[in-house]
Amino acid sequence: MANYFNTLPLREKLNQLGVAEFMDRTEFADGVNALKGKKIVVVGCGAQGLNQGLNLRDSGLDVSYTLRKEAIEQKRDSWKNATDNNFKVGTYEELIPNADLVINLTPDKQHTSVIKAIMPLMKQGATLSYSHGFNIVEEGMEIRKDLTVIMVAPKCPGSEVRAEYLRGFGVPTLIAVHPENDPQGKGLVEAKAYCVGTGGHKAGVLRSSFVAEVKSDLMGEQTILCGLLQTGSILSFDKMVEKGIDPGYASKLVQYGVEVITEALKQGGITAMMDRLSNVAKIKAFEVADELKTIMRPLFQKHQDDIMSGEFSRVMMEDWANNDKNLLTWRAETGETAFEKTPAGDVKIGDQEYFDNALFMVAYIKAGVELAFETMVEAGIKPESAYYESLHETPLIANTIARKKLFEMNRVISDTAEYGCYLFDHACKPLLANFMKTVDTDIIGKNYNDGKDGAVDNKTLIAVNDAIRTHPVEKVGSVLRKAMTAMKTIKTV
Ligand SMILES: NC(=O)C1=CN([C@@H]2O[C@H](COP(=O)(O)OP(=O)(O)OC[C@H]3O[C@@H](n4cnc5c(N)ncnc54)[C@H](OP(=O)(O)O)[C@@H]3O)[C@@H](O)[C@H]2O)C=CC1
Ligand SMILES: CC(=O)[C@](C)(O)C(=O)O
Ligand SMILES: [Mg+2]
Ligand SMILES: [Mg+2]
Repeated sequence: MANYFNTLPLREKLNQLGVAEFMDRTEFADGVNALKGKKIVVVGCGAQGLNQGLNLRDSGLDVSYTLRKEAIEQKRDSWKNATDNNFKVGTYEELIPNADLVINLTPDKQHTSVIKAIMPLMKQGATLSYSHGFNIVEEGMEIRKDLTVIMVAPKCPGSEVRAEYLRGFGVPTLIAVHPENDPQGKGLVEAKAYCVGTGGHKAGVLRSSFVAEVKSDLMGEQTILCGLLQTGSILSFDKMVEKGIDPGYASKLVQYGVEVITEALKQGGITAMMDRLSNVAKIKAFEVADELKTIMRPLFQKHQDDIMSGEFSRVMMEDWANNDKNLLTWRAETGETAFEKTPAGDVKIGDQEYFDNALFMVAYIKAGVELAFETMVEAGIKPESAYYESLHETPLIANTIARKKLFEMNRVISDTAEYGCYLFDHACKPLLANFMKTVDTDIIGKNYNDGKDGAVDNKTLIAVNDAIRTHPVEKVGSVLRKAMTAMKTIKTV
């Protein structure tokens, strides 16, 4: 098998990379009907598998799980996830032959072996679905020509796919039909019904492509969503402790601050997040973010370049072949960081304090969201896709950090995302080393407004506000958020 993207002529590369059409809510008027009464069999019951299956069943669909034999025999967590939630569970041989829709939600590294095992069992004309394009695009997996191949990719960790559904909302989702596998022309209808079943149509859906999804998803997760949130959390905590701030306070400010700060981002974009700062703090955060963007831009571009060329996938698949040696080593190292090992202190931190005392966090989040968006768009990814992947998903990842720090984030996201997160973190920390020497507690740990009279230069403030509001991510974001009429405010600490 060869990287599918790299086999395409440039014209077709750009064509498939550029598919990202926002779908009007009326396009989902038929709800789940196209899949009503159909046998839906999910392969794997992990972060996406369990949570998507719960949503699909609650939406009135017939869902069961097929697990590898050892998972059933050993009653592994996946078996417990499915049976504790009263789903029917069976082996591939028992369930795949009667399935109308097989949803592959196993880890990317297992896709080739899983597809080779289940494809011969799939009935003529059935449909195979993925939630990430890696196997098709990066590995070039070829699927039996009578089968329809679709993708329904939530731009969100599995846990939040369920949490937003239970709030009566959903998560932005990319749907796609593989151009090499749509023999009956039913792919889009089934992908739409599946998307409605997960609740994604309430948050916003892009008709995308396997190429556009994978090249944007890998970039978002490696940089702003997981990589920079990891690097920023660790650097913020270490700086506060180095400067004598109580470790318990520092731990709580970072663990919960990222959720409180990015909740403003989710509701009103970077503008709303920055507006939570005083004028004098906003100008400082703007300046810090600008400096961070200058330092980190080459790293963001390298990640996008390596994703586009297939170099990232090649390097990660070497680790797969080496039994995940690097992934497991880096996971253990992260668990040993002081931030991870210091419990959040039993100290009261008010909502506004998370902004006033963590201006540096606001700054790196602004820098990361804008950089990820800018880098994706300049690489040919459409603004709508880049928005969902950079800005909207950041608070959803932050929710996992608020629950149980980087451990929870790296547990819930895919192994693919986790691997890319560590690659970024290892490169970003040394890149920011000199900058961090200039950082003091005025921008992380203490109230930046202390001792200041709040006066600012009018022209400077006007220019800063204008620059924030006119960034392209704000323009596309204000349009896409208007479609999120069912978005709920989450209760942060
Ligand atoms: N995690 C996330 O939030 C997101 C993930 N995705 C995509 O969703 C897909 C699933 O990812 P995710 O939910 O994170 O995966 P998880 O690692 O959470 O779950 C994987 C599931 O597959 C099973 N599994 C593992 N190895 C094998 C194997 N060799 N054969 C059969 N089953 C196996 C596991 O059960 P057991 O080991 O017990 O057999 C488990 O049930 C991936 O393509 C990912 O890129 C997309 C968006 C977000
Ligand atoms: C949660 C999600 O969208 C990620 C980060 O892309 C993933 O877990 O692969
Ligand atoms: Mg993703
Ligand atoms: Mg991903």
